[in-house]
Amino acid sequence: MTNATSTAGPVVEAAALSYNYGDRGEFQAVRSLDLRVERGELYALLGTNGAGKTTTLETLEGHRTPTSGKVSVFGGDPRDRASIRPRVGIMLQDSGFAGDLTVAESIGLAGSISGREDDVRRVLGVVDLTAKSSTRAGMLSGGEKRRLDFAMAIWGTPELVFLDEPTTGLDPSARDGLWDAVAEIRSAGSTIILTTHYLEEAQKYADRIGLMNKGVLEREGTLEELVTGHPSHITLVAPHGVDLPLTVTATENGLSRIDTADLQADLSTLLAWASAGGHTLDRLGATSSSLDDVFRTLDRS
Ligand SMILES: Nc1ncnc2c1ncn2[C@@H]1O[C@H](COP(=O)(O)OP(=O)(O)OP(=O)(O)O)[C@@H](O)[C@H]1O
Repeated sequence: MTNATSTAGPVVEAAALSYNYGDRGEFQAVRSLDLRVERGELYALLGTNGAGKTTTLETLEGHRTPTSGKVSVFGGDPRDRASIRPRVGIMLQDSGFAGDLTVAESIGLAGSISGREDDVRRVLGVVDLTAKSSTRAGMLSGGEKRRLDFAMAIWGTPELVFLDEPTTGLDPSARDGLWDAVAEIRSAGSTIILTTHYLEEAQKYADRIGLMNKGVLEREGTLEELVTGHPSHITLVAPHGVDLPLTVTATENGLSRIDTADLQADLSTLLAWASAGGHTLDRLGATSSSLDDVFRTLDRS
């Protein structure tokens, strides 16, 4: 292990990373994964259940030793906790705090262990837990515990923050609050690597997205790169007794879906047809291709 960590080059790099579980390493949870995350990026790792996202994150965090392949954080070994800890904030999938400490004590303790400077009141305010500062952490609701976990991860605005399903269990306004806090640390230069099952969040906030399936990083790129080649959709309740000018791909619960490679042209055709014939297009909707479409092409068999 080396103490040397650098400020140049990618913040996180994995090369041919594999991780096996089991007494004899019989289950390969992560398979030859290559990953590179640059300074200031927000990288979202998405995927099917059991795809290996948490295992990957825990290996990048230095909590697991790769079965094979290489992982580096700031150019050094992430298991070298002493040099990495002051620069990295981690929000695990399961809460790791002592339930008998108060919220304020928990944040203060995690902060002092991190070696970074910050202020308990400030961080409590960021995660909207000021009113709970004297409550024992074990008494918090599920969503409040996630916010406490998040508070510990962002304490002192680390250069690199790992967030494992940060918004799971949060109500919509708490989710917005968390993303505001992420935007704030990003504007201070932090690099973020997260996992989520909320595709719309990755779509909205991530610079790059990786899609994992069965241990393999199957696709990777910007949203634009990932959705290229996937159809957009027009949905409507087709008027009775007339043929639409476009081919319906599928109908579900009375709502017809038309897949199209040229949304603007096909929508114009449909609207011109409806206008000329005096047809009403109930529940008309148009959506560009989304991550959802890409996700559904993953082989889950
Ligand atoms: N401690 C363990 N021992 C054995 N197998 C494990 C262990 N932890 C995870 N696994 C298995 O490794 C695979 C990957 O798990 P992991 O938690 O990394 O997936 P994930 O993509 O984060 O899943 P999810 O989206 O469901 O949280 C799963 O099949 C899981 O059952």
